[in-house]
Amino acid sequence: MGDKKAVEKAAEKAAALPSAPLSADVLDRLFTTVLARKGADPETSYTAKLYSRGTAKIAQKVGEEAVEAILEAVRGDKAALAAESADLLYHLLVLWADLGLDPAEVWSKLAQREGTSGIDEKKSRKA
Ligand SMILES: N=c1c2ncn([C@@H]3O[C@H](COP(=O)(O)OP(=O)(O)OP(=O)(O)O)[C@@H](O)[C@H]3O)c2ncn1[C@@H]1O[C@H](COP(=O)(O)O)[C@@H](O)[C@H]1O
Repeated sequence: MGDKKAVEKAAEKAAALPSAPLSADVLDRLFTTVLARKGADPETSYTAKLYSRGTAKIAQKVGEEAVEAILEAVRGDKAALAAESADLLYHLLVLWADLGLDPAEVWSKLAQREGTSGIDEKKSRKA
């Protein structure tokens, strides 16, 4: 299947999902939720439990979830990869919140890179 067809098929599938999360809106909502968990009770909030364990532990969880996602990708299990990717993104957002990094800074980096090939960007580093 050509790239264009694959992109069109993916867009059709995403549009058919119940809440059609075609944008990063869900990540922004999740970030608002995890920020609001600062100072919450670790007994009732998993996010608050993560904060109470400290930055190094949260970072370790991000690494573990990344490895789990990689393992599912190598196994070729797309459903499991989707679930592990969601775990990974959640833990990454908790890490950003813990460090006071605004997701807008990350979205901005991605926006700045739009239209620049990674190959060209790498060449410009050497120049
Ligand atoms: N998206 C998530 C989310 N994804 C994964 N997880 C939790 O992440 C944990 C991952 O499981 P693990 O076995 O790796 O974690 P663990 O048992 O703590 O492992 P150890 O490090 O202790 O060994 C599970 O408890 C999952 O429920 C999440 N917990 C919360 N959220 C979101 O955060 C919101 C706030 O959650 P609370 O803070 O719990 O209210 C929720 O409404 C969700 O929207």
